[in-house]
Amino acid sequence: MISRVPLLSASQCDELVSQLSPLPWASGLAPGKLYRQKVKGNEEIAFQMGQQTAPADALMRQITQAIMESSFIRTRMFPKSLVNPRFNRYREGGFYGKHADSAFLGNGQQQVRSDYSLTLFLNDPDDYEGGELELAFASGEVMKLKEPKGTLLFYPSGVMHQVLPVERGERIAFVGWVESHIQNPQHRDVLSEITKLCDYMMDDPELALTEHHTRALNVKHNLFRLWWKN
Ligand SMILES: O=C(O)CCC(=O)C(=O)O
Ligand SMILES: [Fe+2]
Repeated sequence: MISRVPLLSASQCDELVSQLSPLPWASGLAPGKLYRQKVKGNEEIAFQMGQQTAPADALMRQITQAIMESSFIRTRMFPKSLVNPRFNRYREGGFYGKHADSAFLGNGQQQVRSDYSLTLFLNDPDDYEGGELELAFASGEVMKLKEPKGTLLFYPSGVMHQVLPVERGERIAFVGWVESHIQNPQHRDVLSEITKLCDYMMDDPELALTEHHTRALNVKHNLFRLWWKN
């Protein structure tokens, strides 16, 4: 299952892109990992903790904060942490071939499980041809996605995917990975639904804090007790 969240306005995206464009972009190929040439043909600015890419770090922090604070995301994905934020740029010919994201990301103490992969589109589909994010689900379903700027797309990290070659223009995106407090996706859906139910009841003066509502709240809290992992 994928989710789309409008996260940034068009003008916020334009501003971001104008700040990012002049920064030094590195080849997406990590040194010593030339085997990745087979799949990776893009450029990136990764989070460097205050080295020469510090301006990009500040932008990545702002985006990460907006994602972690979004109520849509908090009540559906129960995010614990977002790791390996980076900006990806695909110029003409740029691509990222079919691959599987690693189950564990981050470094040393901060190793986290990737439950969701995310792409925040920073420029519009009209700005480039090709460059679709293609998701190939285990069911056989294939989705080709190109979202308007400012839209954040979440997809399960276990889905094979690729970015098809850009044939004209360039595609700029922010990407990152989220570990959820709730490991099982079905549990996440149940918790999201019961949270919605309790919220609806709270907003209805006839139902708020009735016996029905209180029992629904009890079930909700007990399910969180069962499934929440810090
Ligand atoms: O650029 C994108 O939208 C996805 C990039 C990607 O799949 C990755 O960095 O693992
Ligand atoms: Fe990926």
